[in-house]
Amino acid sequence: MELPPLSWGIMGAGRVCHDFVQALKSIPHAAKVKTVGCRELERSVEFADQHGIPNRVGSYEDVAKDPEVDICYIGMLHPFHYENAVTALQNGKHVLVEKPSTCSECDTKALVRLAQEKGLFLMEGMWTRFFPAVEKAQELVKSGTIGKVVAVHSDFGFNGGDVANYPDHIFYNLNLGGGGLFYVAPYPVAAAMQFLGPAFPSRIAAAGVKDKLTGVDLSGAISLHFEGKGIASLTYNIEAETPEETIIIGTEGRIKLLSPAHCPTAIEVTTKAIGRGNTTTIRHDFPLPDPPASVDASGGFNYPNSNGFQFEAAAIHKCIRGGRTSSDQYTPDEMLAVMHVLEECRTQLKIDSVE
Ligand SMILES: NC(=O)C1=CN([C@@H]2O[C@H](COP(=O)(O)OP(=O)(O)OC[C@H]3O[C@@H](n4cnc5c(N)ncnc54)[C@H](OP(=O)(O)O)[C@@H]3O)[C@@H](O)[C@H]2O)C=CC1
Ligand SMILES: O=C1OC[C@@H](O)[C@H](O)[C@H]1O
Repeated sequence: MELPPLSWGIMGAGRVCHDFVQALKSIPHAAKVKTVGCRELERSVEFADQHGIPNRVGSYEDVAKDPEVDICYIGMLHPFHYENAVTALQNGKHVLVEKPSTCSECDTKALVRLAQEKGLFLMEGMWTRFFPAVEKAQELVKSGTIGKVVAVHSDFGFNGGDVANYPDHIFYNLNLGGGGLFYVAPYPVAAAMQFLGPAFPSRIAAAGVKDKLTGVDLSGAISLHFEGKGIASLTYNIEAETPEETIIIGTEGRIKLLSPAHCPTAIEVTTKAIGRGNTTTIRHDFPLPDPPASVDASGGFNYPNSNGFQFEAAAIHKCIRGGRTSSDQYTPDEMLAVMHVLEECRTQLKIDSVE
């Protein structure tokens, strides 16, 4: 039986909101965008006209109050995620909040609690989990193809200077959530959690390089220990393009999520026979579907592989129409554990102060 599509309300008219709306155009059976609202009505109107969105409003709150909206996409900068996700939930809307879920463990906990009280769906936008390549990796790990997982290596880094004027861009603005920890590190941390969690790591150690002028963290290395399970070695930065791979290492082999590992379309599965170096590697490809012509006509995408947002949105449609308030592919417990790690790293790196 065909389940009716979800009506989305988009909070924000920035780059990721544009990409998300573009990706929804591939799944009209599961999603339609009803409303967009940002801080200035004029820009909401421009965004709505660009994407053919019927309702346009002049504030985030008015998106939450629109009776035609089922679910709000919280797509503005992360320091504003918490208050707007609360407004959406208080107005009876399901919520998909972009990464990082909030800027503190306490706020993420409060969000999870509120969604549970209200019986509403809540998820952080960890879209990586819904890529077919990652689903395949998860399935192979579950079926024991690489034995027992003992370690995860994951990194993500890009040269922020390619797109951002130093020091004026948001990347370098502490008050607006700048720095690599919140922009980039959620992905490697969530990768570790997927294959070694969901329990909180028993040890967390972070080292990083802070920018002297702005105080934001330019790079970081995070080591995690998961009691009785294994270790994760994670790196991130906003100054250089890294290989951006995630490697899940097991006693009988390993799986590599190929670059860009936060939104991958291919994996390599290496299995071993007896003896060191005696391995076989097979590659599996999961190309992204082509977007409809209307997507090119309305500006394409800003970020790599953004058409993959459709996988996340299609999964949310199934969850909500199936009466669920969370997804097994990225649970509230994992969202909390990721924020726990980010907050501990933030403390260790002393990110609140400009030295
Ligand atoms: N999942 C993914 O692949 C991606 C996720 N993200 C996440 O999405 C969020 C937005 O990123 P992105 O779209 O790239 O950002 P942009 O710089 O393109 O847009 C900024 C967004 O933040 C809003 N905003 C609210 N208050 C302020 C303020 N005081 N100053 C500036 N902007 C403000 C803007 O709102 P308005 O429109 O109302 O002006 C706009 O929606 C971040 O939390 C980021 O981590 C980003 C990129 C990709
Ligand atoms: O989540 C993200 O944040 C930073 C972006 O540059 C990246 O492409 C995106 O997916």
